[in-house]
Amino acid sequence: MRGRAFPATVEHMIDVHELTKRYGPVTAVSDLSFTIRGGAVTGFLGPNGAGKSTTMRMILGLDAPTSGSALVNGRPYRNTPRPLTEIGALLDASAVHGGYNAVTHLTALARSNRIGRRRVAEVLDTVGLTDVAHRRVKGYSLGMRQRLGVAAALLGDPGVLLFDEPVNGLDPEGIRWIRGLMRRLAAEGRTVLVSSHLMTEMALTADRILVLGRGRLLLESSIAEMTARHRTDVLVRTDDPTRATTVFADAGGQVTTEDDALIVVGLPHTELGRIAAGNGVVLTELTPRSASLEDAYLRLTADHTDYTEGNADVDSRR
Ligand SMILES: Nc1ncnc2c1ncn2[C@@H]1O[C@H](COP(=O)(O)OP(=O)(O)OP(=O)(O)O)[C@@H](O)[C@H]1O
Repeated sequence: MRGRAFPATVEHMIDVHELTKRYGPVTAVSDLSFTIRGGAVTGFLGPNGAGKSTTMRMILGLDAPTSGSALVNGRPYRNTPRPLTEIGALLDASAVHGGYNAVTHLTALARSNRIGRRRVAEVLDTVGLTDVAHRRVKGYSLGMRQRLGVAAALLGDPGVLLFDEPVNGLDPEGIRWIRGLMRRLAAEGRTVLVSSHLMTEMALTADRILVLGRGRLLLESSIAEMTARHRTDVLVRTDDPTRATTVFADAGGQVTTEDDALIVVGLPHTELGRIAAGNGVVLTELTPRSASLEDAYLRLTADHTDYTEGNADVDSRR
């Protein structure tokens, strides 16, 4: 990475407009529209078969839309003269020919896009593969292959980057590395679109999310908005729930019960401790609970999942 900053203009933009893709009777993507600009990580979320990969493939010109358009910097990928300098992608990390080493693989890619050889050494350094750059790729671990895939995506120093399920199969160190990399790329003003089927992963990485279900856009939101909407509550246990309910309600909290505990929303847990102490109420537990975005996401996509537990065996892909 060269650390150059990109201005937030219509450049470095992905523009998907009324995009539809049918494979025979299967509608993989249905009338999908969204625009993504630079400076943020956008999470592309959806259950298996939601259409994330198909959309990414159409953005990358690997699949032709049945109707609608997918533009990168205002034009279809196939009309881009040196595509790697505009958009980089990590799709399937196992796609590299195993007989190559990292240098030969990246040098061939660089040459086809008129990118100087010096850049190969730079990206190898960025992804931490310099020491193994002359080893054959077939001896690489999955994590090393992912890093090589990222190196290829970064080769042309593009303003737009797509990552399809980049943390799949990575160890915790690899996951942390890829999260940090995506955050840095976005901080430089680049457009980063990353697909995942895990809300928890996106809550840690993305600024915005697009949620797909059966090829349709179900939700577009910032992570901050989602977190605020699914606000946190506080679980309280006390010897005197009746009195506690009264004093918390008087202070503006909304109190409900859950088994033998009180659940309070509308007041921070630190405040609850103070209110209880000030009113002589003894608390035996005071636990702030963060809202589960994963639950919200699962509720949202529940009706749009092709394969639920009961009929999972119907799907030969899994
Ligand atoms: N080449 C193809 N031929 C036929 N059907 C396809 C093809 N590619 C994708 N599909 C179908 O299109 C739908 C969307 O698939 P896609 O791979 O885009 O979903 P996804 O959200 O990326 O899911 P996953 O997380 O499982 O990769 C699925 O029903 C899939 O079976």
